[in-house]
Amino acid sequence: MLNTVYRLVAPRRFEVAFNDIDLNSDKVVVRPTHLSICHADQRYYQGTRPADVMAKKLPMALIHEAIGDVVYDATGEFKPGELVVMIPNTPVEKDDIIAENYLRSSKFRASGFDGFMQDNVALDRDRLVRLPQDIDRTVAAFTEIVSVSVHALRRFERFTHARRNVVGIWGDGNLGYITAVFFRYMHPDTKLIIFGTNEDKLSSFTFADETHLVWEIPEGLTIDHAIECVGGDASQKAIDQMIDLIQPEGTIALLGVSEYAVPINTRMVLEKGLHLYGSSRSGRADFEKTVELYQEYPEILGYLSNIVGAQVEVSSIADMTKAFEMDINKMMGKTIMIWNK
Ligand SMILES: NC(=O)C1=CN([C@@H]2O[C@H](COP(=O)(O)OP(=O)(O)OC[C@H]3O[C@@H](n4cnc5c(N)ncnc54)[C@H](OP(=O)(O)O)[C@@H]3O)[C@@H](O)[C@H]2O)C=CC1
Ligand SMILES: O=C(CO)[C@H](O)[C@H](O)COP(=O)(O)O
Ligand SMILES: [Zn+2]
Repeated sequence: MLNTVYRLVAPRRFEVAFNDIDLNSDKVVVRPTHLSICHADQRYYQGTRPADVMAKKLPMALIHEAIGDVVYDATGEFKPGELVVMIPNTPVEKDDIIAENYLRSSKFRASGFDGFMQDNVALDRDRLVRLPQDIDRTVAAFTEIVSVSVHALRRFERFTHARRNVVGIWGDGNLGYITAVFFRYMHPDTKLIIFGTNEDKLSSFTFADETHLVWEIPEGLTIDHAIECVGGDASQKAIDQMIDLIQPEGTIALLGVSEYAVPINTRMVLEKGLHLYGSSRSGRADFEKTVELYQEYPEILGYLSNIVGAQVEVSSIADMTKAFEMDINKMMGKTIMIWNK
């Protein structure tokens, strides 16, 4: 089956390419319907990654957050028309200790190989998780970033000590918001404080106990554990502040991606006996848990709908460019491409 792929070939330039999908293989063919743009896509689209990385990765189809309808499964396990979320992480080995998203051998769509900007996507069957057929597709489109938060919170359960009276989340953007929503449901009794840089954005965290601008922290405020959802050049300031406000023996989860190494106040990490852990991407178990939580707490979908941003109908390369440009200029929210391909 001839398939069309829309690859980024240079910053801000998409081009059409073709590949062949073998219908006799064990793969399931999915037609994407709703795609959502991540910061990582923007770093490639705008060419803000180092030149050697760009040269190594491009040309490549972007987007690792997407849902779609099954169009073909030779085995009949998936029926045509079933709604699924596609898992971008693609492991090639199993390990008893190391999760699939941390195996150095795993490939990740729109980072190591083609993402979901295609007319059809052929995936291994374990890379699909069924979604409720009637789910709001504009929300379900960004299930992947939601599963990243769920993954991080599962690690939080593993790595934090039992005193979880006060937890701080740094970052008033999309990842901070999603992580905070799920944290609220998973830890209803913990005091949840959001630290950000914009009052308008902070006002959307209605379910948090407190929100603070990072330059207006009340005297004496402390936290037991911290989660960083900032990334980029601001990471250093955020991590510094976390180290200042955290109680000894607390944990700091690092989720924000930075292009360059971030200096960290290791003297205070040592003196306070802190635990810093990274949390990146997600695997099948996290997607399954996310869909389970959507069903257990349907109100979560309502909270997530607050960050649905621009919805762009896409049927041409010009529309793709329009969606990415609109995404750059947004204040907050996920830009959704409605994939009319
Ligand atoms: N670990 C993983 O697997 C994943 C990581 N990410 C990464 O997470 C990061 C955040 O993503 P996303 O939420 O989409 O991005 P956003 O830009 O929406 O969010 C970051 C937010 O942090 C705010 N901010 C800036 N400085 C500080 C500070 N010192 N303290 C607290 N908040 C601050 C920003 O404000 P302002 O805009 O005003 O600067 C912005 O609102 C990115 O680096 C992204 O690549 C994303 C998905 C998955
Ligand atoms: O967004 C992400 C997961 O949802 C990660 O930040 C992304 O996978 C990082 O990829 P890259 O190394 O290509 O920047
Ligand atoms: Zn992402």
